[in-house]
Amino acid sequence: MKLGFIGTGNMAGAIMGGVIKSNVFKPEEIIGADLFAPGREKVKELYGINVTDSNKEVIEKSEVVIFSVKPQFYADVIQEVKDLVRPEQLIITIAPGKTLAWLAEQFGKDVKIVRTMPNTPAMVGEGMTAATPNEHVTKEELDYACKILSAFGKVEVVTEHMMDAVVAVSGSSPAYVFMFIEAMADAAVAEGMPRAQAYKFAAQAVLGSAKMVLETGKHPGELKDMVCSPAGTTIEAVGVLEEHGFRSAVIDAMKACVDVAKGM
Ligand SMILES: NC(=O)C1=CN([C@@H]2O[C@H](COP(=O)(O)OP(=O)(O)OC[C@H]3O[C@@H](n4cnc5c(N)ncnc54)[C@H](O)[C@@H]3O)[C@@H](O)[C@H]2O)C=CC1
Ligand SMILES: O=C(O)[C@@H]1CCC=N1
Repeated sequence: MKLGFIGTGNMAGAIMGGVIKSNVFKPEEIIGADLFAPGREKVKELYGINVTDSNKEVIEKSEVVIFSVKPQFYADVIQEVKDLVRPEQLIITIAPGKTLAWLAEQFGKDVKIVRTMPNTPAMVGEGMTAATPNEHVTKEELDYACKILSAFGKVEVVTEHMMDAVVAVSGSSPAYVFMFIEAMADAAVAEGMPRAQAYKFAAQAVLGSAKMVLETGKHPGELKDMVCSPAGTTIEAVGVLEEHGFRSAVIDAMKACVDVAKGM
């Protein structure tokens, strides 16, 4: 087995979907363990991967293992499997706040670890993942980890101190973007647009705007100015957003996110 998951919940499912869709791994090369039987059965049915109730079996059978349980379960899971982790095996972590130093202490031996922070757009091949290796990971192994991670979106290797910012700006941010899309759709529905059509218009506007930032290289403020006609509709909307503290709401929300990540 090439790729193993401990925990087969939302983020693991998104990664499975991404790596299978991009043909980096075949379903039969993937194994996932979960305590919760319906969770295992769901990914087996959706992706055709192998499943088990044994975390130890995943460690024994996989080359690369993604630890995809909630941060509060990391210590127990590491305690359970650490003796079986092999020197050549690559461990990928995806939990906020779980530093390489903390992980090293938990394993209590030399283990190759790449700490990452992915996000759920991995499910559609548009993930954004940050990765930071520990001192036991070679350049070739980091390249291999990045190849896996880039199967479901973009990857950047960052220094570890950036990881808390990454949680706020890409790990958690899909949730804020979904709220923004939902709110815009609500307003369009209030004007009489059918709900499904409203989601399509709002989501495509977000997708197109994101692409403009990535592809034009222009400052987001300049792109905003291009939309705002003098005495037009948009500048009125921008004024109301500022009045309601749109920017500071986003900044404060992300500070709260970082604070929680640091405490994990
Ligand atoms: N959901 C997201 O958007 C993102 C999540 N993450 C991180 O990914 C990790 C997983 O998060 P989610 O997938 O959202 O959570 P989830 O709750 O959907 O999945 C976790 C799974 O682990 C299973 N589990 C719990 N204890 C276990 C154990 N001892 N052994 C085996 N399986 C066990 C649960 O039954 C559950 O299916 C977390 O550390 C989270 O912070 C990172 C980036 C984004
Ligand atoms: O909400 C959480 O804690 C996880 C980490 C990033 C996204 N979801």
